[in-house]
Amino acid sequence: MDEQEEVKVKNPWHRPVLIFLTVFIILGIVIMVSISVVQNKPLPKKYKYGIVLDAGSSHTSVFIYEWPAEKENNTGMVRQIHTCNVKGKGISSYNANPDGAGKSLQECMVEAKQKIPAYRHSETPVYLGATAGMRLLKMEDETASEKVLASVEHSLKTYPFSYQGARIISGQEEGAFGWITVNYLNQNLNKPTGTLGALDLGGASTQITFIPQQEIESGDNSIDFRLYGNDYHLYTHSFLCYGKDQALKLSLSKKLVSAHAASKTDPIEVRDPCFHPGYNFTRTVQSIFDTPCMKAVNISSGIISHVGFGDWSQCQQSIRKVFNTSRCAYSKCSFNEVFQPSVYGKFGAFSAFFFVMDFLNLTSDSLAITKQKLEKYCSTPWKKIVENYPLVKEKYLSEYCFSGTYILTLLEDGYNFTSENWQDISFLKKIKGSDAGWTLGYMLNLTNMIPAEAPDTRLMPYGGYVTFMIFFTLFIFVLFLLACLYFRQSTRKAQKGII
Ligand SMILES: Nc1ccn([C@@H]2O[C@H](COP(=O)(O)OP(=O)(O)OP(=O)(O)O)[C@@H](O)[C@H]2O)c(=O)n1
Ligand SMILES: [Ca+2]
Repeated sequence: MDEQEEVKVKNPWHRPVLIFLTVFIILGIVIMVSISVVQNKPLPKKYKYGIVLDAGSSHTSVFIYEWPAEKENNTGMVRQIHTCNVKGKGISSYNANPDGAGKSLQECMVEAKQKIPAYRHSETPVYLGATAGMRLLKMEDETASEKVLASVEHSLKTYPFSYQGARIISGQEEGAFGWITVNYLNQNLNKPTGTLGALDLGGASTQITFIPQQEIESGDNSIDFRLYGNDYHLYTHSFLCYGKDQALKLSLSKKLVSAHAASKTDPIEVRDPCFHPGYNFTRTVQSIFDTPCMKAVNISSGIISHVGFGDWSQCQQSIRKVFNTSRCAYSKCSFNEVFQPSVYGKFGAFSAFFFVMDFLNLTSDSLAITKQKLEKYCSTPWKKIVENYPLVKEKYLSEYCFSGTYILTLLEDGYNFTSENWQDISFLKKIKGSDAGWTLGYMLNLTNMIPAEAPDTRLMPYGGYVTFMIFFTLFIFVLFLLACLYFRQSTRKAQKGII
C-alpha cells in the first residue's frame, strides 16, 4: 500500500513544470495552425485581362491590361501589356461610310485574341470610349454618330470577349479618368502623399484636372471620388475644340478671315508666322471650316495658299486670339469664361503634350529656355527641317512649331502656369510601362477595381510571416526537447523510488 502511494506521488505527469510545458506546446501548435490557415487562404494564381479602345479624334488605340486575379483591388496592380494602333484615322472620320469604322478595328482585335489566353477570352471585358471627334460629329450629325457607334458595336461583338459597350464619354469623364490613371499608376491613392494633376491634349479637346487649394465655384467643374478610404474633390475641365488639330483650324480661320479682308486674290494668300520660312502649301477653305468648332463665315469655298514665315513671337500673338480672356463671372478663369482655380501641385502632361514637347526636346527646360529654343526652331527654314528629319511625316513635321507654341500659350496664358511653377509639369508618355491617358481609369472604374474603402490586408507581411513561423517552430521544438528530458528524469527518479 505504501509503495503504491509513492508511485502515485512520483508520477511525472503530475509535476506542474511538465503540465506547464505541455500546455505551452499545445498552445503553440494551435497558434501555428491558425496563422498558417489565415495566411494561406486558397488564392487563384492566374491573371485576368481587360481591353479598352480609345476612339480619339485623330486615331483609335487598343489597350490590353493584365492584373493578378487575387490582387485586383490593390493599387498599382493593373498593367498595360499591349497596345495596338488602328490603321487610318479616328472613327469619326467614317461619318460617310460607317461600316468602315467597325472594319478598321479588325486587325487590332485579332491581335488582342492572340495576346490574351483563350481560356480567359469569354470573361475579358471590352469597352470602347469615344472622345472629342465623336462629340463633334454628334453635334454636326447625330444620326451619323449613331451609325458609327452601331458599326463599332457590331464589329466588337464578333470577338469572343465580353462586350461591355461603346459610347461617347463626356469631357469630365475624360479628365477625371486621366487623373485616376496617373495617380493609380504612381500609387498615390492609398498614401498620404500628394496627387498629380493631369493635363491631356488630344486632336480635338484638351483636359485639365487637379485637386485645387480653393473652393470650386462652378458645379460642372467639380468631381468627387472616394478611393481606398480617401475623399478626393477634383477640379476638371475639358475644352472642346482646343485639341491641337482643332486649335490649328481656329487659328488658321482667323488668319484667313483677315487675309481675305485685306485682299481678295485667288488663291487667298495666308501668311503664317507659325509655319517655317519657305513652307508653302495649298489648302481648301473647306478643309479649315469642316468642323462645328467654327462659326460660319462668308468665305465658304476657294483655295488658300498657306505660306510660312517662322516668327515665334508673332505666332504666339496669333494663337492668343483663340483664347477669350476678356470676361470672367468667377473669382478666376482660365479662358472662354471658364472657372479655374490657381493651378496647384505637380502635373503630368501626356498625349500630344508629350508627343510635341518630346519631339522638340523641350521636356525638361525652364520656361525661358523653352521659349528661346522654340523661337530658334520656328525660324529654321522648312527645307532644313525636312532635311533634318527625313523619317517624320511632313504633315506632322510642318505643325510642330505651331503645336509647341500652342502648348506654351495654352499652359501659360490659358491655364496660368508661370515660370515659377513651369517645372512642376512633367511631360510624360508612360508611367511604369502603362500609357498615361483616360483608358485605364475608365476600366478600373467600370470593373469596380478601385474600392471606396481600403481593402483588407494580410495578417502580416510575407517576410514577417516566414520569420514568425521559423521562430515559433524552433521555440516549440526546444520546449518539446525540454519536456522529453524532464519526463525522462522524472521517470528515472520515480523508478529509483520504487526500487
Ligand atoms: N507621334 C505623334 C502622334 C500624334 N501626334 C499628334 O497628336 C495629336 C493627337 O493626339 P492624341 O492624344 O492621339 O489625340 P486623340 O486622342 O486622337 O484626340 P482627342 O483626345 O481629342 O479625341 C494629333 O494632332 C496628332 O497629329 C503627334 O504629333 N505625334
Ligand atoms: Ca485622346
